[in-house]
Amino acid sequence: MEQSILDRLNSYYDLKRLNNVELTILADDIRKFLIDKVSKTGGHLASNLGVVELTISLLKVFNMDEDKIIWDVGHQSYVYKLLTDRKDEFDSLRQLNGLSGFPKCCESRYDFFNTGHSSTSISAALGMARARDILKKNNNIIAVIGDGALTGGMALEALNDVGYNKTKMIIILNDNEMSISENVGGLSTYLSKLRMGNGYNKIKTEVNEVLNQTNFGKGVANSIDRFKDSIKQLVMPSMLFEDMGLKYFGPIDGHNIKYLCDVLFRARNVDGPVIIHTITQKGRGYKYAEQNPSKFHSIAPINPVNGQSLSKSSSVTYSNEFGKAIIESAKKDSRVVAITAAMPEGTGLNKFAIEFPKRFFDVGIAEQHAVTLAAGMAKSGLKPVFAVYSTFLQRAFDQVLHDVCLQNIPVVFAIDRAGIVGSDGETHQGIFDISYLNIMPNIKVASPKCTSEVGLYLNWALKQNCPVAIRYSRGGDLKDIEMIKSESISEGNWETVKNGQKIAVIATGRMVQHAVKADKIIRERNNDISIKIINANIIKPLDYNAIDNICREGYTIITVEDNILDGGMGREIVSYMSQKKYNNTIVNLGYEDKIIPQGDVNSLYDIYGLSPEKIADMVINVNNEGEK
Ligand SMILES: Cc1ncc(C[n+]2csc(CCOP(=O)(O)OP(=O)(O)O)c2C)c(N)n1
Ligand SMILES: CC(=O)[C@@H](O)[C@H](O)COP(=O)(O)O
Ligand SMILES: [Mg+2]
Repeated sequence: MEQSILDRLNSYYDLKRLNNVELTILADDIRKFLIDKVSKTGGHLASNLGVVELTISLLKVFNMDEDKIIWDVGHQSYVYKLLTDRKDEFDSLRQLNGLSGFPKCCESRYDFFNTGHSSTSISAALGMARARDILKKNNNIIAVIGDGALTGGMALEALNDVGYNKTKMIIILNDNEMSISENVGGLSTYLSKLRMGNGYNKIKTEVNEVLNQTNFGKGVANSIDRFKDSIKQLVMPSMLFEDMGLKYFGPIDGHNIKYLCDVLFRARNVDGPVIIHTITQKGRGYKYAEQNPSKFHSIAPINPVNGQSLSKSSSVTYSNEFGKAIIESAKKDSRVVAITAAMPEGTGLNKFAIEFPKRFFDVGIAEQHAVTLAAGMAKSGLKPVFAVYSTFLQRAFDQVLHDVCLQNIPVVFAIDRAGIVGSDGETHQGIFDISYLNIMPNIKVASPKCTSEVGLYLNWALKQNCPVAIRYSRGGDLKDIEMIKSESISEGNWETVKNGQKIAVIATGRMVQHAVKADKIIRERNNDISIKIINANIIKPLDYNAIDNICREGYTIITVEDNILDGGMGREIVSYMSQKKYNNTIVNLGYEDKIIPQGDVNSLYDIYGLSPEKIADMVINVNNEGEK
């Protein structure tokens, strides 16, 4: 069988030798490759299908041995990885020890900055451009940022800087009119207006092409270019980017390799900051992703023939339960409002958005703003719930501290994806929130042990007169154990899930399920150890009476949390025990001060000692030690 052009590319340099026709065929090959591979591994399919021609053009025009491309978020870097010598690693995409789904400097010399969280590319690229100038180098620095990522405050802060200081760099604004869901905000409306000016630019490119065929024509084309700014001012709604000090090229058809290469060549010669506004289609070339780009933003393995998910995981997830619970709360109390920072689907708020459109606020990728917005709302009588992934709330550390906790304002944080999340890897693991919230005044932190308790916790949180964080895991419950839903929660009332002797396991959130399963495993191993299992339903403040009782009764304690150990629940308990001079043996299970990589969640739990099997091993070891 004849090899495709993609098969024939042995290194990144081979692409340079292809002509425009071959590059267009290559784009088709790449789409087939992506659909084939990502349907097996899962991953960010739609965004990558949209940047195929853009990535090819960038690699054709720029020299990756000197120039640098910074991909914002980095979820759209698969094509780049494929064309920069990582084709053979795609079977391991997002798996343990496999190819990362995001740029990783340790993975390739062609990756220049690690990303995962949004809106960092312009700042990082600007830093590199300034270093280049000070160190008297001469390379090109390019940031590629999506229309969604441009809604993030950092991106706007960086634009403000780059335009004013006129640093030479190129920003590609990849506008597909989508964040994960539909893009929102005034800036996105502005981009739509620019898109509507597309006719003007298309005509202009075509006129230029004709004029450039003769010497006389070239002169005329140059004059037209000189008047470009004034013509644009007349035709365009307003030139926000140019007024900020950046040269604006666009809107450009982001699927036309020839146009893209032309404009990239021109941008390379501009001595100052340039923004190239490309229009692309998210999901391009795969019918199901084109029809539903949100659904194909980040997928579990699918059948590529019909686009259906192959995942067998249950639809009863913490996120969905939260989504149902907040609708119920909102029905009962008209002051309840919901906020998301561009994650309505992932956080389970999409149905709320339909049912209560006036009480739903998608602020774009703007976690900091979301927190302070919530503070303002709560100050004026509303009951705001900000649903946010644990890892993204890190962005708003100071807003949580300064604008909410110090002022003791009753904002509810529904912290989704708390604990390890799996294949997104180190940038997305939600393993810091207990620690960073533990140090903040006034806030209460709680964690439902199973999906059916989410509503109970939300109701409780909405009744508190202080900030409250409810943290819960990605996905749902363990399959082969039964959890009995608590009827109530209150401060200082840890739940005894199971009575036992000698060893008390204090677990929080989904780790309670791991403890229950560990107990089952211990019994299956014919062991006569019977552990006591405590559900630390509220982690901040701790239930000090419960700890006193456990210590006085002489238990050895094992704490289990899906969080780093430093600053976590276990270390807080150790600190309390030391104050009270209890000398019971205590073992803390959680994550050491190490980076937790990508991989499937169960393998990661096992590696880091939090799987039910590893908890069972620990219990048996601790018991054996105690009997020596
Ligand atoms: C700080 C932060 N908040 C939220 C996210 C989740 N997130 C990842 S990609 C994305 C949408 C990005 O949209 P855009 O930049 O337009 O890229 P596209 O997917 O359209 O290619 C969001 C909200 C994130 N990665 N980082
Ligand atoms: C790149 C990014 O930040 C998101 O797309 C994230 O990968 C979504 O994660 P979930 O699949 O857990 O919603
Ligand atoms: Mg987009």
